[in-house]
Amino acid sequence: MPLFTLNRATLRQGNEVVLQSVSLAIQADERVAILGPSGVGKTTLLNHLYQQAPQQVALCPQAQGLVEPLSVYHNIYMGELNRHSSLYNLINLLLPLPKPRRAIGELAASLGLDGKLMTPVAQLSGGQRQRTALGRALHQAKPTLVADEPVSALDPIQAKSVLQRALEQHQGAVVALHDVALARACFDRVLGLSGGRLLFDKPAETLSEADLAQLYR
Ligand SMILES: Nc1ncnc2c1ncn2[C@@H]1O[C@H](COP(=O)(O)OP(=O)(O)OP(=O)(O)O)[C@@H](O)[C@H]1O
Repeated sequence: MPLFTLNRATLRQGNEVVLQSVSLAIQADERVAILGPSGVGKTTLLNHLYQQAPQQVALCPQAQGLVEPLSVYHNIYMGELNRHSSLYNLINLLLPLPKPRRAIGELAASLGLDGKLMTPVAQLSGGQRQRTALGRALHQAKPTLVADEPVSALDPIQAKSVLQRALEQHQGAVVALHDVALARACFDRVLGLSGGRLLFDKPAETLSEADLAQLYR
């Protein structure tokens, strides 16, 4: 059974129809990229997918929702808040315990955030903030990642390695991207959104220049 299913669905933001007649099925082990021009509805679709299986999905939203005065460590730790008692969380947020500190330190290092673990998010660059938000999602240790432009502020080399790091940890993923090369390199399947519709849904290896011209015209 697919993890996510839409059957001629209409997706709205308030009263505005954003996407119409969207039909698709995504299996739990698929890596799916969503491409399309700004404002077309990628976030709207991702949020709809997340709502279908919130228990299985680690969501990395475009509006990162990081807590500015708190450190990288504390923001990533928030990914495991619901696995512990309030008391444990409080103690650990005040005085990081060795076990989570080690685990989060390793995760942060794998995302290239070495040396920033105890830096407040307010003092990070855009790319470091994105990696912190992705770290918080990875720290949830869920089977599926749903991420909204998670590496758009990184340079191309770093974007690819951080995205691959995130994909390796998950059984499946659905990720909105603006970088077509990343979609081709890291994903099995690509959904193209254009003009309020799902324009194409095809294997990444078959994505053609004609598809892209139609998508971004
Ligand atoms: N909270 C909201 N209230 C009303 N309309 C919204 C809201 N969020 C988004 N929209 C509208 O819904 C449409 C789709 O937005 P969405 O954020 O899904 O696009 P997107 O493809 O993710 O864009 P981008 O690539 O710029 O992030 C846009 O026209 C946008 O103006």
